Amino acid sequence: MDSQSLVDSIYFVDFTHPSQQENKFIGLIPDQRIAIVPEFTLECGEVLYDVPVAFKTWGALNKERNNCLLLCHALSGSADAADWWGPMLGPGRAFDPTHFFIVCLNSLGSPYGSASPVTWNSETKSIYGPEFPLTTVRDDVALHKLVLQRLGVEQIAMAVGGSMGGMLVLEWAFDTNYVRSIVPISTSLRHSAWCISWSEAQRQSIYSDPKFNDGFYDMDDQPLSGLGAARMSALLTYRSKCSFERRFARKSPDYNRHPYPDRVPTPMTPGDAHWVVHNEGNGYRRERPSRSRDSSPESPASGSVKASSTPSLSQSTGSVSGTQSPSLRRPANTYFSAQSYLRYQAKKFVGRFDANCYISITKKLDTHDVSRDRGSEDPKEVMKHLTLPVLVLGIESDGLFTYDEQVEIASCFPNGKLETIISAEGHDGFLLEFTQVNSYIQKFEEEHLGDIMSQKNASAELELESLNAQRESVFGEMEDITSW
Ligand SMILES: CC(=O)SCCNC(=O)CCNC(=O)[C@H](O)C(C)(C)COP(=O)(O)OP(=O)(O)OC[C@H]1O[C@@H](n2cnc3c(N)ncnc32)[C@H](O)[C@@H]1OP(=O)(O)O
Ligand SMILES: N[C@@H](CCO)C(=O)O
Repeated sequence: MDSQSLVDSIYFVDFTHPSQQENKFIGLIPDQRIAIVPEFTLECGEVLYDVPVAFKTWGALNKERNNCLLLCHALSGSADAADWWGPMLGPGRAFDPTHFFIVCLNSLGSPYGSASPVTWNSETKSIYGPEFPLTTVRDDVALHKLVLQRLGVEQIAMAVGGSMGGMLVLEWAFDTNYVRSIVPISTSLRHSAWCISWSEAQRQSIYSDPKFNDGFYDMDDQPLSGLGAARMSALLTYRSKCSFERRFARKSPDYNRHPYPDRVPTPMTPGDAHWVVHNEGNGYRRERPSRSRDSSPESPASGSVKASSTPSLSQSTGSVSGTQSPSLRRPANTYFSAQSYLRYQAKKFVGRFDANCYISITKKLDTHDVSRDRGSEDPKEVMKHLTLPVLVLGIESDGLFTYDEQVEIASCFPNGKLETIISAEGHDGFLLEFTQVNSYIQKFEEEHLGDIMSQKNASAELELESLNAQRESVFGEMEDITSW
């Protein structure tokens, strides 16, 4: 099928489409549409059929069909940009639907609607699971372009995205006739050894969960411990030491909201008590295994300590007390606010993400390299003809996609400019420092997209009213950090 016929054959459905029949995450993203691309060949050579691509739009195309503002999401994001960049979306803001036709498309491998391990494979009559093929950032861009063309977009005025979204934005820049300007944020020209290593460590957490079963896990009994551990270490790379110190230091958590272990056996012996402290936080332990040396008339004969509703644990310090050993009466605290935060974040994440999808997307990130198969390993060489206006935003406290990498990105584009987001939060600063990101992008629009900014589509204001309505975020909101 030629390219135009393929574009013409794309049709639109909603979340009830058969591709989503086993996807329990699809309901998390409200009001999105799904484009079905009849056929798509991935870089790895695999041909996918009836490929779902989830997307959302705000505003309308102008008559020149050149006012598309493309938003590209990060690793665990979705097409619902209002959920993660909401404060920048609306009239008078950087992503203004009265000027732009704003589109956000979900990446392959994500659980939020586009083809992924949790979507249906009509050939095998089951979800893809671990048999979902490797997809790349370039696959996302090529597939998303088909959908944009089907939507009538003749030119992307500006493509904006952070982290993985920034990788898509950089790849879009190579489509010189289709893309007018880009804003890559906290991203890289190629996934660094550092980032690849973090991805590897996170995947190993998932692989080592016994429930993972090489990816053929029961969707109703998933490898949550492994996925949760992966998110914990990822989250640490998204923030900074300074942010954690300022927020948590050595504080204890609020026990009413985050009680010390929810399944605590009543310690019977010093050994039991030590075991409790040792295993606290271990997602697998339910009962104490049998240990013959602890079997005595005073301790449980089988060695198995059952959960109790009245644990002998200090609710104010999270430490064990009230056992036979005097040395355990005033032990040091072993339960900190920073831990409860990580555990809470892990729990929240496993409720909204899938382990195979996590592996799929992190492998996609690992493939990212703008120089791959472009005739030179030097990005400056392969990018020297990309003369479009480029605004790069970087965060000095970002330990994952470092500020130096942002300097390098800007230097590779003949018309690249670098601005700094001031934030102590680290990498996630691009999702948290709305005011700064908003104002840099607005300035860039005024400088480079004056023709579009001078047009106004008044009807888009009506559509936007719903955006201002109260809504619950899937991903959570940055909250008042002083309350912890
Ligand atoms: C798309 C992109 O390009 S990125 C995509 C956008 N990202 C996504 O879409 C998903 C990624 N999202 C995120 O990474 C995050 O949601 C961010 C960065 C946007 C914000 O992070 P959040 O987790 O919402 O904020 P924060 O770190 O402040 O955590 C707040 C939560 O931790 C809880 N918490 C805070 N301290 C503690 C503690 N000591 N113990 C337990 N829980 C705690 C709060 O109660 C709050 O809970 P809630 O989410 O149920 O309200
Ligand atoms: N916190 C973001 C950052 C990834 O770059 C996410 O989870 O998508």
